[in-house]
Amino acid sequence: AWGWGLQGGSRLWVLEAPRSLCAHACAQTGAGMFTPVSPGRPKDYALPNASWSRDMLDLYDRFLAMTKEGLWKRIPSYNNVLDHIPGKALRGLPSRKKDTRLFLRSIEAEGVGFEYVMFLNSSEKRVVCLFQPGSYLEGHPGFAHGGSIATIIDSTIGSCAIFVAGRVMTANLSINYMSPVPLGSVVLVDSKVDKVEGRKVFLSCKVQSVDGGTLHAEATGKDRVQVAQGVCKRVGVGLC
Ligand SMILES: CCCCCCCCCCCCCC(=O)SCCNC(=O)CCNC(=O)[C@H](O)C(C)(C)COP(=O)(O)OP(=O)(O)OC[C@H]1O[C@@H](n2cnc3c(N)ncnc32)[C@H](O)[C@@H]1OP(=O)(O)O
Repeated sequence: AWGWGLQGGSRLWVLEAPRSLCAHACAQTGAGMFTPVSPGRPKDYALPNASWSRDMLDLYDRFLAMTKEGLWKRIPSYNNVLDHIPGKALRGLPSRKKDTRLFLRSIEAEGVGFEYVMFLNSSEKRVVCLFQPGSYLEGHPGFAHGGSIATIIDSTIGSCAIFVAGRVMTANLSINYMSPVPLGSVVLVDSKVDKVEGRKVFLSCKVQSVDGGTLHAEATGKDRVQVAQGVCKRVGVGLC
């Protein structure tokens, strides 16, 4: 079920999953689950892989269908923050070190760490993250560690703040945990910017089960826009 194919001119693409799952993804997205392996192109981890559950694939298809209407955009996800920032905006940022990785993408094996994909709705100042916690994120037996939930919340609201206000740092994150998240389940991490006051960005976030029946956590965040040379530096980020 595994194979290599040549697509799009000389680009060599790697089929990332059993053909059946890939057929599913190809049918839905056209882009399918191919990860471009041409040299220098980072791997986009925010694409379906063999570890994604039925719920995760169905939710992904639902949001991907909404991107066709133009309001939502899928945010690609690389294993280093700097790969999200187009060349011209990298000026003034620390140069990339070879051995660093984005914390959420620090486990290369599929399905055991943070399996997630984020979608941005600019007009609603909202980022929704589909998250499937893997077995290496365990806290209490069978449930995701509270720190992994804090991480996915922090990254979702951080991404939301970045798209709305530019480069930010999290100044304050307050989380109420209402119901533990079972490992392997799928939750929706739904964040939005509530207000911006000067360099302060105020956000809120809910972590809910796919059917909306369970509220797992609620959070508020305050991010701080980093000011570069006296001007908020907007960091353009690739979207697709
Ligand atoms: C988008 C696609 C890309 C995707 C990339 C992959 C995803 C990755 C996403 C990344 C996500 C990863 C995210 C991460 O992991 S970020 C990493 C975790 N965060 C940090 O390490 C931040 C550390 N703190 C700082 O750097 C500074 O303290 C900051 C920059 C936050 C503020 O220092 P600054 O010198 O700038 O400001 P100030 O001290 O003059 O204060 C100014 C105002 O702010 C108010 N204030 C300050 N602190 C707090 C507080 N704690 N609660 C409430 N209020 C606070 C303060 O009262 C004052 O208010 P006012 O008097 O003006 O009214």
